[in-house]
Amino acid sequence: MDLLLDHLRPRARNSHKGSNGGAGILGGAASMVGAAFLAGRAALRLGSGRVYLGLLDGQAPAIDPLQPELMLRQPESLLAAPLTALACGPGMGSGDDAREWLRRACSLPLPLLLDADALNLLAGESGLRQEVLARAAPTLLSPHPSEAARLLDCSTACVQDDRPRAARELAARYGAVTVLKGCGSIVAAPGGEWFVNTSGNPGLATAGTGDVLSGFIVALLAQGWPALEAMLAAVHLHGVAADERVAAGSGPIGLTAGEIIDSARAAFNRWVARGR
Ligand SMILES: NC(=O)C1=CN([C@@H]2O[C@H](COP(=O)(O)OP(=O)(O)OC[C@H]3O[C@@H](n4cnc5c(N)ncnc54)[C@H](O)[C@@H]3O)[C@@H](O)[C@H]2O)[C@@H](O)CC1
Ligand SMILES: Nc1ncnc2c1ncn2[C@@H]1O[C@H](COP(=O)(O)OP(=O)(O)O)[C@@H](O)[C@H]1O
Repeated sequence: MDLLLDHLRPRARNSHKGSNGGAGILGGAASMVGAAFLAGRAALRLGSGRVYLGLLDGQAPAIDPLQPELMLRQPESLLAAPLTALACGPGMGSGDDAREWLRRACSLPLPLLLDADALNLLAGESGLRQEVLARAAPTLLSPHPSEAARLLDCSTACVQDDRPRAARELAARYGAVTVLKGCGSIVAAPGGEWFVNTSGNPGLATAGTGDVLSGFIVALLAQGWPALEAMLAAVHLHGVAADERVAAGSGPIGLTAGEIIDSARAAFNRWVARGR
């Protein structure tokens, strides 16, 4: 937690939405628009001043009726929005269009989180890896063990056999702050430092919780947090939020991804109020 203290700053009294960053989420291909919605709702509730979704599904709705604050766009206009950080992958699919948008996203001079299908596309193309390595702005990766296995070209069992080794290898190979998700998430930096997260519970083993984590990470990046600190804070907060929901009786069985978003908002505001 000491690493995070400097960044837990209260809102300035004269703050406006433009002071609090613009988070972009690129994803939401057909039948997986919900993944992008979850990430967007999470980014908004963790304080990003504006949140834009670029949805690949041409039939996607024009609005999230439960969160009309989100700005839903075509991918092209997402990439032209005033973003201060971008997350790619939640529900993105692996078609040619997804690959092309990912390449365009990698070329932007913004902190960039790659999750879910963006990781699968990255695993399948060595050219993209070179583009990621050449980025000047920070890159972050958030694989679960199967996505990590695809990136490392090994089996999921091999990743799970030595999780710190796998996380550190990914961070070094891609020059990216990496979280290897799962029970006891490992956060690793390209320089070799690594951390084990102690919060969270099996209630999180349900669809969409990774999308929510992506939203938390990109929200902190958009507000100017450095990559490693944003990753550590978001991963810890995600687990704390789930622990608090379970303590309140909403799980672990049947906890849903969307439910942890408001708990995370409350916990984050508490951290800021306490200065930690
Ligand atoms: N509401 C939605 O639209 C949702 C869409 N989603 C999207 O669905 C697409 C496919 O993602 P998936 O992650 O389901 O598919 P994957 O095939 O990448 O991974 C699922 C498999 O990974 C393995 N795995 C995951 N976590 C593990 C752990 N901790 N330990 C061991 N093995 C583990 C399991 O075998 C699991 O069945 C992505 O684009 C994703 O964003 C999901 O995020 C779920 C919600
Ligand atoms: N048993 C567990 N204990 C703690 N955290 C867990 C557990 N199972 C899953 N999680 C967390 O839940 C999230 C699941 O993410 P992911 O596998 O990407 O799901 P999805 O793709 O459905 O959104 C990760 O943050 C992971 O660390």
